[in-house]
Amino acid sequence: MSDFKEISSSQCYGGTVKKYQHTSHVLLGSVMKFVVFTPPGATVEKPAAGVWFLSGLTCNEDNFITKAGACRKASELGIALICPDTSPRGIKVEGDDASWDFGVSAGFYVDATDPKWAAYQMYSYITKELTDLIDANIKNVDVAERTAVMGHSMGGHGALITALKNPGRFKCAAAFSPIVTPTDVPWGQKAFTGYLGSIEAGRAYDAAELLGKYPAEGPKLPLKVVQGTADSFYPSQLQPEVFEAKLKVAKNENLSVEITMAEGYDHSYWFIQTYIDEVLLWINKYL
Ligand SMILES: N[C@@H](CCC(=O)N[C@@H](CSC=O)C(=O)NCC(=O)O)C(=O)O
Repeated sequence: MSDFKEISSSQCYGGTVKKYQHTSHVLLGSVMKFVVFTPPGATVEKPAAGVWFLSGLTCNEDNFITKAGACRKASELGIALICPDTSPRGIKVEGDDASWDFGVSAGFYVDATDPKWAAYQMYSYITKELTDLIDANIKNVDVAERTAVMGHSMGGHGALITALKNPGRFKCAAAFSPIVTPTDVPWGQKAFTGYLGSIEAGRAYDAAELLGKYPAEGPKLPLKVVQGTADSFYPSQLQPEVFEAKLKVAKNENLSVEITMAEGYDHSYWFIQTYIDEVLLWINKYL
């Protein structure tokens, strides 16, 4: 029996920000929290489009909703924002807090195959378990038809791979400073070696690699990337130019990417706060 429950609710721009908690089966008993902003006017008969935001390293379900200033534009556009956590919680794996870029709050949106990290099934958690939970319990939010995915950094990687691995599932995907070539950069190499046993195994979760695997027969998937030029992780971990080059090589007319280089912006939520309206307006065109 599900222990899904609402644990807080606050009004915001005429809508509501609610936090929920449940025990996850796929994350082996982790006690997970997530936040949903529902815009005014969303009903069971007329649910709001559900837009996911996958957060980055060191984050939980709160970072985006409290720091990005997204609710005002989401309220105007009638968009629901779904903010999951970034790793299993409430369970202990030895060494899971040894570093900030692996383990707790660094689940990397993969399904771990190393038995030690068996609870780290964040790809299945987001794409199946949490989607089904929201579909069944939060009926004024649409996660089946009018849905899109966005994210930041590790979560930008999560957003891109989730959309590229599930053609037709999302109307579009947007990413702030995403890790687009994880098999070629230190954050991804560390995560894939730990969770999957090798960097090679990570190719199945590498957005730049997945561009070449997207079906030629469609459906169309518009992508947007926004990258700050003063980001301390650019270009050592974040390589939008490589992503753009790989898209050209893929020659798939169903894929397109719009890359915005944000002059002088860093990796922080100040950057996200500055560009969130532009990104939500872009997403809304496809919903
Ligand atoms: N170790 C530092 C930096 C951590 C950091 O910048 N985290 C980003 C995501 S990085 C890629 O996934 C972030 O979103 N942090 C949360 C925030 O609210 O800014 C540190 O611990 O600060």
